[in-house]
Amino acid sequence: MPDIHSSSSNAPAPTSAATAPTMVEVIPGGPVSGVIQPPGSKSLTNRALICAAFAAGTSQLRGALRSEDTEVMIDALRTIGVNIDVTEGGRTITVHNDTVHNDTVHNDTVHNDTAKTASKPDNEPYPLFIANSGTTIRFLTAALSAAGGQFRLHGVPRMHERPIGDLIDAISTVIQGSITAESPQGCPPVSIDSAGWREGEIEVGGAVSSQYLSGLMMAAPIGPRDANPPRSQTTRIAVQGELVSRPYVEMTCRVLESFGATVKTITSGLAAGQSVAFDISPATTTDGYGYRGIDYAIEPDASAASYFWAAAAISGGSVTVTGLTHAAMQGDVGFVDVLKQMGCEVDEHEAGITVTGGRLHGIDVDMNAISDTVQTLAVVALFATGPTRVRGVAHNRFKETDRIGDLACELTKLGAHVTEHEDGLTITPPANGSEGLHGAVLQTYHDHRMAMSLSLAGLRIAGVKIMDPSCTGKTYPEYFADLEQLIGRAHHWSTLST
Ligand SMILES: O=C(O)C1=C[C@@H](OP(=O)(O)O)[C@@H](O)[C@H](O)C1
Ligand SMILES: C=C(OP(=O)(O)O)C(=O)O
Repeated sequence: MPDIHSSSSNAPAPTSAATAPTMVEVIPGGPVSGVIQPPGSKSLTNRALICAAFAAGTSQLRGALRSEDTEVMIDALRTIGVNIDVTEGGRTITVHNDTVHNDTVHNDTVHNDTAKTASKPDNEPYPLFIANSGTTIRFLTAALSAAGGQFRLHGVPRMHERPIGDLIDAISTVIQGSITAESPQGCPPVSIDSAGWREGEIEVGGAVSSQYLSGLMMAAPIGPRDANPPRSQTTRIAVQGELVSRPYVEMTCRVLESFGATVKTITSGLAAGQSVAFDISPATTTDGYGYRGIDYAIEPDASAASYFWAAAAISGGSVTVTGLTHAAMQGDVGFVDVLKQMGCEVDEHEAGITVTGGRLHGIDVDMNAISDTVQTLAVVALFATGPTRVRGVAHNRFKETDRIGDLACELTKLGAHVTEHEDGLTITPPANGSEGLHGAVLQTYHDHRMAMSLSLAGLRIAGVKIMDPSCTGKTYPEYFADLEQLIGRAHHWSTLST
C-alpha cells in the first residue's frame, strides 16, 4: 500500500501554517481501495451564503465547506454586518435574519442593525479581503453593487491578475453610482460606490468565466428595498456569445430557487449575439427581501471527489465516494464518465459512485463544462496507453494559475511529452508506459488543484514531491490527511530535501 512522507517530522496531518510541511511525497504502493466523503461543495457553500445573507429569516447551511474560499466570503459578509455563526467544526453555518437590510443604502451600507459594529472608517469603503477566491469576488461584486454601499474588494497578487472586466461592464449599465476595476487590464481591486441597480436588462460576456453570470443572477433579487420607484419584480440577464462552465449556471438556478427566487431560462427571441437569458424574480416576502431563509443541505464537493476517483483509476483499485451521484447539482460528477471512457468501471448506487480502475487508454475530450477536473484527468492520462487530448478549456488560463501552461510544465518534469494548445493540452505518456515516468519535485503555483492532482502521480511513480502542500487550504485543508487515510496505512513522516 502507498505511504505518505512529509517534510515535517512526526507531524500529524497539516492543519495550520505553523505545522504545515513545505513538501509532501506520496510513496507508490498497490491498488487504493476504500470509501470516502469529501467536505462540502465550495460552489454551493458560497452561493448559499450570498442568498442567506440577503434573505428574510434565518438560514442554516448544513454540510458546508470550511476553507479559505468560504472563510473569505464569511469574513466579508461579517465585515458588512451580517451575523453568521459557525458550528460543528465549521460544517453548520447559521446566517441570522435580523442583520442585512438593503434599506440603508443611503447610509452607504447594506446593513442597518449591526453595521455600527463593523469596522469601516467614515466615508471610506468597506475594505474586503478576498484572497484568491474567484467565486467570492465575483459574487460579492455583483451582490453588493445591487444592495448599495461603498466597498473595495481586493486580494492576493494573483487575484489582481484574474479578469473581472466583463462583470464590471455589465454592472456599469445598471448601477446607480460607480464601479471600477482598478488594474489597467480590468482586474481587481474593485471599487464600488452604489445606491443599487436601475431597472433594465443586463448583458454579460460568458467566455472567460461563468461566475460573472452567476453573480449577476444571484444579485438580481437583491435591489434596495426603498428604491423609488421600486425595481421591477423581474430582471433579465442575457449572455452575449459563448458561455463556459455551463453546469455552474444550472447550479445557480437551483440554489436561487431553493431560496425562493424564480428563474426562467430564455432561449428564443433573444437579441443578436445573445446565446441564452434568464428572467429572475425575487422571493415573495412581506418585507421586500430578495430571498427566503431556509435550512439548506450542501452536497460534498465533486471537484474534490475527482482526486479519489482518480486514485482508483491510477492505482487499479476501487474507491467509493459517498454523497454524490449524477443527481447532484455539481457538473464535476461528470468526471466519472470521462474515467469510464478511459477504461474504468463506474458503478452508481444509492450511497454514491464507485470507480474501479481498469486498463486505461488515452481519449480526446472536451472538458469545458468540468474544467476544475482537467488537472486530475491530466495526471490519470500519464498512466494510459496513447495520448489524451483535452479541449475547450482556454478559460483555465485565468484561474489560480495558468492551468494549461503550468500544468504542462509540471507533467513534463515527470517524463511525459506534453503539447500545449490554446484551448487545452495533449498528454503523451512515454512509449514504454509508466516505466518511462520518473519522480520530480513539483511546483504548485499556489494552486490547490495543482497540489491535489499532482500528488496522485506518487501512487505509481517513486520520488514525486509536492511543494507547498498547504495550498490545498483554499478548498480542502484536510486533503493530504484524507488521502492518507484512504491509502490505508499509518503514514511515516520524514524530512525530505530537494
Ligand atoms: O461558479 C462556480 O462556483 C465556479 C465556476 C467555475 O469557474 P469558471 O466559470 O470561471 O470556469 C469553477 O472553475 C470554479 O471553481 C467555481
Ligand atoms: C477556479 C477555482 O476557484 P475560483 O475561481 O473560485 O477561485 C477552483 O476552485 O478551481
